[in-house]
Amino acid sequence: MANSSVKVYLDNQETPRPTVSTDSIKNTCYVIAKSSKVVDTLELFAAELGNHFVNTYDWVEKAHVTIIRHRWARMVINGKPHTHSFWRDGEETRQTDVFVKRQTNGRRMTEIKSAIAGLNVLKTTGSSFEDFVRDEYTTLAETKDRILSTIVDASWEFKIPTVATEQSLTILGQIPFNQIYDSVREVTCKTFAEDESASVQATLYKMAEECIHNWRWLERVSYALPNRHFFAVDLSYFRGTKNLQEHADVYQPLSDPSGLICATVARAPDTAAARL
Ligand SMILES: O=c1[nH]c(=O)c2[nH]c(=O)[nH]c2[nH]1
Repeated sequence: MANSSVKVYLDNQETPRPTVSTDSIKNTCYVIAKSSKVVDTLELFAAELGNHFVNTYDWVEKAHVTIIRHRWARMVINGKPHTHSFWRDGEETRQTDVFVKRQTNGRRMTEIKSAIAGLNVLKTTGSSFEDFVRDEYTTLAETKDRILSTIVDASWEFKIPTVATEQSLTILGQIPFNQIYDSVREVTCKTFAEDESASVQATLYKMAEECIHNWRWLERVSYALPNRHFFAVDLSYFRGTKNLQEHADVYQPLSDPSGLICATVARAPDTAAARL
């Protein structure tokens, strides 16, 4: 939470703007989680919390709520989904950062950025990397066929109009946040799997562009893709064993260093985003 005045901290005894303790903030999260109708949608629950804090404490100018969801998938036992047992099917998380800001004239501004973090993927073929700059600094060989692996961090930012405070949650309720999350994840995996990748950069652009194209609510989509290298081991020292290029069977995973390829694709100004 952000206050309008540093006096809150310097003069806590006399000021009419006391600190909201983190204890109250934590307890508020529990109480609102209990009554919330939207607790299954990270973005809406975060907006509900953020609006609560800005509504309740009139000296709070802005609330920033972060929610991270871990994966819990239902166990399949004897071929059937189990009624009450789950397992963590991957370290990937779904996240959201929601900023609720008090505006003048009883209006409210909401900024929402959602994300997938730590989605670990690998494909054994369908990836090349050629025609890059070759100069005195280059040691990397061109390749028509390689393993491609990365740990996807993807994020997407929503275009949300500033509205009257009392309309804020209703307006947000029109955005299909869960469907958009499912779709970004699906596009990311499908593009990764199906693209005949010319480079991480080229595949990244296809993913981001399709997400922007699919969802008019999205303003910007960003990816950060570390290049996890698996290089074929040169075994020629051992009786001339062939293990490079089309002969590769034995690969060495390289932990460090590796490139981190990042890009943000934004909607062109003249292509209509959401009109809520
Ligand atoms: O797709 C790639 N992009 C790069 O920029 C790069 N750099 C590198 O060493 N390998 C790769 N692969």
